[in-house]
Amino acid sequence: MTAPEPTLTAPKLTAPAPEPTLTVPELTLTVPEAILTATRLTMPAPGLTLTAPETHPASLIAPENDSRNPSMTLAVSKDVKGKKPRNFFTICQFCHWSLYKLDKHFLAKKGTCSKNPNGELWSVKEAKEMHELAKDELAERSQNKSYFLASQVSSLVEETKTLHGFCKALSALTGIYFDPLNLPDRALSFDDTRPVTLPAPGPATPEGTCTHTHKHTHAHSAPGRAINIGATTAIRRVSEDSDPDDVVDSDEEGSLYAPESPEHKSSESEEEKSELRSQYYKKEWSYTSDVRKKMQKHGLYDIYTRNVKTAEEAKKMAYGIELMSKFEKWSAQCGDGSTKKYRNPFECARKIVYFILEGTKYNWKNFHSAERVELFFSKLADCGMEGSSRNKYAQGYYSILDKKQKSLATAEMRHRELQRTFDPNSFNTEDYRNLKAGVEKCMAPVIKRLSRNRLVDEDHINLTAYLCFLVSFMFGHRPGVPENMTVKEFLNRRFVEEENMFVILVEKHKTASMKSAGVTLSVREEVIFRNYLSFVRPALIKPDKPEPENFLLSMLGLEILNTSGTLRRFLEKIFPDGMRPGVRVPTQTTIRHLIATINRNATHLSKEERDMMFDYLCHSAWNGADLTEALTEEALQMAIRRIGYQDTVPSLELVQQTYSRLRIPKLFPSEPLVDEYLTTCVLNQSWPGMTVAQSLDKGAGQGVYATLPLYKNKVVVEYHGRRRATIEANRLLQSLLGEDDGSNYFLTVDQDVTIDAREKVCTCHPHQQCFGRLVNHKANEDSPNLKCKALVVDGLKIPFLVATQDITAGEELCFDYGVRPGQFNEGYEQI
Ligand SMILES: C[S@@+](CC[C@H](N)C(=O)[O-])C[C@H]1O[C@@H](n2cnc3c(N)ncnc32)[C@H](O)[C@@H]1O
Repeated sequence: MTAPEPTLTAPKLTAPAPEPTLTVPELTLTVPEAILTATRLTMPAPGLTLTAPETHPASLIAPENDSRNPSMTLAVSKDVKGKKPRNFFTICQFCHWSLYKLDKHFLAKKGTCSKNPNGELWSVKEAKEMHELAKDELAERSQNKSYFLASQVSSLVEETKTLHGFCKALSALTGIYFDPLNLPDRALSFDDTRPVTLPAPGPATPEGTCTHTHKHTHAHSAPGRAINIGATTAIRRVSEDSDPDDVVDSDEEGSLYAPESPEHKSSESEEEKSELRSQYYKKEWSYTSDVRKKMQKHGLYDIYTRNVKTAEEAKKMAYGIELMSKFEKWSAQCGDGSTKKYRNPFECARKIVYFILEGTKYNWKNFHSAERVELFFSKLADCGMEGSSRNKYAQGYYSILDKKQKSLATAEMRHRELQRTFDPNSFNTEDYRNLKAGVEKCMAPVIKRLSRNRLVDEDHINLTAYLCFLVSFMFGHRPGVPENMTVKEFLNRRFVEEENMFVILVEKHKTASMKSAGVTLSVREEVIFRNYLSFVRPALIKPDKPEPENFLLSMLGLEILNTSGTLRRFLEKIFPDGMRPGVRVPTQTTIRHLIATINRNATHLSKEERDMMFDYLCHSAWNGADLTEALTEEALQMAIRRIGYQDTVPSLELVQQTYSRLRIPKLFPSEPLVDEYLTTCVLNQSWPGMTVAQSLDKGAGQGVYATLPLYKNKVVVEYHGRRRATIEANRLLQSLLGEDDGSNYFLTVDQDVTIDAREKVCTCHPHQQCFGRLVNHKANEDSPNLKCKALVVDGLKIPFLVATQDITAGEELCFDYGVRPGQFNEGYEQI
């Protein structure tokens, strides 16, 4: 194919152009000494050789030409073996895409990704062999942290909700092994007679120093409260002589920990048990007034009370809140105080009940007795979990008990393995703090790259893991919250000035019992979430089911989400009834220009003038007016009508005067802009706003689809590939004719340069497929939405695909290859 547009300003290239170079991202993965000591570095996990932190950052980049890294087969094999694939973010080993869901990806990509190096589909045998190979290779590969991260973190996302899991995630993130076996994890105790402990809040004290004098069973001497768990000792009351500040669970109101449940007393007769149980559940609960008052004060209370209609429900909720506050008190010890009180108590309670009973993520293997199942679900009932959903869950668990043999065998194996080094005394609240600090430090370079939209390959999953950590470890929610949070919910977040916190209600939190989860974010965390939604989420949008709300947010971008008064007002004006998915909104560029213009001139304008112009500009931009033109009376009248001025209609003269002083810049430059941003996109091959999916055109293979609205004249993507001298490329083309359609990946820029994009993964961006080469053909007569244009970036003439029209999210991108119709079945034929 030939670039249809003539070459622009590029100087003539006399020698073959140099290959674009890859910048090695600065990534310092060091961990504070405190963590190293606090978490006790021990032996690496079996099969893993772990690297020292001082490994050179360059090793983060995968070796060239290694596009089939077997270490990822670990994830693949789950699919091949016919097991239900797990819902993890991961990177496909074959095509290097970050994926939303591995299973979906494989279904969609069957025949491409699942081909072995010979181009055939993997057989089960082959896949198993690969799996074995991967295990051996992983040790080697872990020298290369990039692979280590990708493969490890993906499988840890789900686990980040527990400290145990997060400790492992931290290992993955740092490349240093943090021994999760030193963490108390009751889920690992399948020996009911052996109490296992969980650290609870309390001032951090030197490791191994017991600050308690109480007499009850206390299997370790860790600081803070200890709660004994086991089928026979599920819940304990704290003895009276405990330090009140140090105690979370001695509560007459009946926290989860407070009243003795019948399950403790294995020696009791069945009757006594049932009597005790009914007493236990009959106990009256009251609200934690502090939480309630604060919530009411900030107008947040209705979030939680919306579903509460009866006294009974209120009672249940009180229990939830009670639990929540206990949990918060505990988790507040672990962090920087970002755990606040605005959560969904039911959801929290469920987490906490599970956490307390099982100490880890939902896993049927942890319910190895009918009693445990019963206990768990009856407590959930107390916390307000609906009968129907509770029963559904419960049925699942009971049916699982039939498979007890298998589950116990697996569990016991794991248990035995872990018990060898299990030391419940080792963890204190200082360790928690260190963990969090360490994680934040590790994430710092990633977050920096995120804020500049310069993400590198595995950042997607690492960031997702980090957010999962935030919501699970700090807020007690399931890690699905970041995934399930809609753009609208994010936009509806509330800033609580007094607390300097943002509050977000995630209502469509599909995994929550009450289908909602409240999250509070510090200002810093809010920025991370915002950037995550702008840059990470669109990249992970499933091609078959894009979420229109995502597009809006990504399109609106960073600035518009700023909470400063001007921008908020802008949003309110644009969306008087709140944001709706699918509505057409001004492009990000328009908005940027408007905001910049108003800000630039803000000092010259009176408040009245500013407001008036702001109204006018917002509505004109919204309605697609050309703001570079002189303002006509008609246009102004229309805007005034739309804005809805009634008593204070601005005078035409005043508006025109102000308008002329604003010197509106041209909103849509007729030529694409080569700027720093574009250069970065080229270097990183990071092109936001598109995704790959099967083309709707029969036989066209894959195609590229917009995931964001793309405005006219926007440089959408580079046609990236190997740069060849055109003479050489033509010779190659001749030899390819009639063989396959490889010739269609050649794009001639001019007499000097032709891009050969036959290779799926180029050597300078080994982690990713480049979008440009996948854009399909549409003849000029059919108005393709892109055209090819050569621009000079860093002295190099590069072909880009530029939007010829405004493109809406979901449209397939295409440009005219400069070939005859129907040529694809007949071999290459250039016009
Ligand atoms: C540059 S590639 C585009 C990406 C390609 N669809 C893929 O899956 O790799 C060019 C090839 O895509 C296919 N193709 C592109 N546009 C097409 C169209 N409009 N109709 C049929 N096939 C098309 C042809 O097989 C062509 O050789």
